[in-house]
Amino acid sequence: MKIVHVAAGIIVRDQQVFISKRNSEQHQGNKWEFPGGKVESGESVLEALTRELKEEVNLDVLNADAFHQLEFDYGDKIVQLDFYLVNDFTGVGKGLEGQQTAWVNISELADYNFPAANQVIVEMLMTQFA
Ligand SMILES: Nc1nc2c([nH]c(=O)n2[C@@H]2O[C@H](COP(=O)(O)OP(=O)(O)OP(=O)(O)O)[C@@H](O)[C@H]2O)c(=O)[nH]1
Ligand SMILES: [Mg+2]
Repeated sequence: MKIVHVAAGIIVRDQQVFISKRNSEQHQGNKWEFPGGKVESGESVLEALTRELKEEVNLDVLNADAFHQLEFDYGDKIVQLDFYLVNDFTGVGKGLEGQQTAWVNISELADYNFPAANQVIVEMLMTQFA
């Protein structure tokens, strides 16, 4: 099975993170996610991240640092997720594709239903930002 390379942004401000909800028809539908999407050919991960965050949630990335990379096999799909910590951005986050979005306290992240691949990230964030 081909591996899909994905860039995802952990958008942080103070003790909060901006998340969005995947649409029901998408892979891992109705789950919360860190906004992002597929890295296209010829694009760097950071370029993909910047493009996706503008397209999906109207944010302009000014600075982002690599946070964690992982591969996950969902059975129907294998993803290589490149998570970046977005620590500087401009704009007001909103769901440009009709998706629900929210600023949530990092301490409450465990209350949100994320795809299985994200569990390790949620744990890392809750530890690091505690
Ligand atoms: N964006 C994002 N995708 C995630 C996360 N966790 C996770 O397993 N994924 C998976 O990674 C893949 C990302 O694809 P995507 O649907 O966001 O891709 P995209 O924005 O380019 O959308 P498109 O396929 O509609 O063009 C999906 O299979 C999704 O289930 C996450 O935190 N953020
Ligand atoms: Mg996406």
